Amino acid sequence: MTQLSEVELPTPETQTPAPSRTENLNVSSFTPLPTPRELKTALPLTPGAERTVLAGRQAAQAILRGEDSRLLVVVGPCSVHDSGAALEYARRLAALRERVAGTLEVQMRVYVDKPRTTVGWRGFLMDPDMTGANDVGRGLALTRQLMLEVGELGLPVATELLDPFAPQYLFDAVAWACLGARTTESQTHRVMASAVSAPMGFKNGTGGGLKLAVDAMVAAAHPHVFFTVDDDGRACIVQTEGNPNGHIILRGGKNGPNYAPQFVKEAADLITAAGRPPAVMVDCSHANSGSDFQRQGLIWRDVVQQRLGGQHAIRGLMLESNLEEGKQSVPADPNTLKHGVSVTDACVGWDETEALLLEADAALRG
Ligand SMILES: O=C[C@H](O)[C@H](O)COP(=O)(O)O
Ligand SMILES: C=C(OP(=O)(O)O)C(=O)O
Repeated sequence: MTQLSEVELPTPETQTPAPSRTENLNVSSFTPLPTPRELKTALPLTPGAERTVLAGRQAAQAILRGEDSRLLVVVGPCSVHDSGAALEYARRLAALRERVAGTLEVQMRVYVDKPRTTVGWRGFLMDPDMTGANDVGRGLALTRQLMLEVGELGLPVATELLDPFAPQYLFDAVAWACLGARTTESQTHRVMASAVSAPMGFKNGTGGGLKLAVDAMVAAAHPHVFFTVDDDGRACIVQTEGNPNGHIILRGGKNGPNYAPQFVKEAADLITAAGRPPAVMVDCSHANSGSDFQRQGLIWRDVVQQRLGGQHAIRGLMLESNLEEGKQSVPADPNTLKHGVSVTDACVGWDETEALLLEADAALRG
């Protein structure tokens, strides 16, 4: 595996915009990035990571289409902020994945690009040093390296699609992706999703709106054109063919949780009416747990029971989990961060994660 220290990428030169009376009035600087090709040449997709991506996508697709009766489990930190801790977590999860592979297809949340309700740390991709320096070039390289290393462990990478050009740098290493609650209704994101090679989840909106997630899935399944950059960083128009492997994620909303049987049925009916296979994942965190990590286990167990009770539209579960439970604030000095504790939403710890996956495996086997 190439180490980041060996990677030679062009040093960006920050430019101040030329004076103008009509443009860049609110812009202080432009900093060029390496092109997607430069990053992928420095950190190529390794054969092991490629095998993991292909197998992970194939397994997720088969589950979503109902051809594989296992559950797709997307589990891991709310956000990555330390690639060492993320890899430690990935090694544990890769071993656990093997133990539960008869009933669960386990993929790891490698979430590096965080949507914020207002403002806050934007994630490892945008600000890898957590200093406000926003060294996005370094964030891209460190993220790509982490995704390759997770893939090398045989553990498929799952992530959120947020900043429009990030996929060109990273998504060859991604097995599953999603649009989050704050972007599912965005046309920009829906048309980007139509280009993604991996299966994609679409979350209901923060207000709880389910129809907008079904609309997003339908929109993303169609061909579109949109502005982007190619591998050489040239502005271009891409013509897409549509992503047929979409599903819905129930994450709760402003009126409370939506993992109960009537909401799952409502989602399955809406998807069927839209002419798509009724594939639903339940997110045990966010508005389903009321952001209380201690409730995630209750929701996990409830959803496993619904599936055992015959609700076959349930194809997956999402769990926010880290090495240690709870959360911490982003400190002024990143050296004082506690190891393995979330800096965004509170997560269940490793012991509970392992117990929940083993318990679901035993129940689904039974
Ligand atoms: O998943 C993480 C958060 O819920 C999401 O990024 C929003 O976070 P915020 O409300 O703290 O900004
Ligand atoms: C931001 C996330 O979730 P949501 O979009 O549901 O808030 C997430 O899963 O990290």
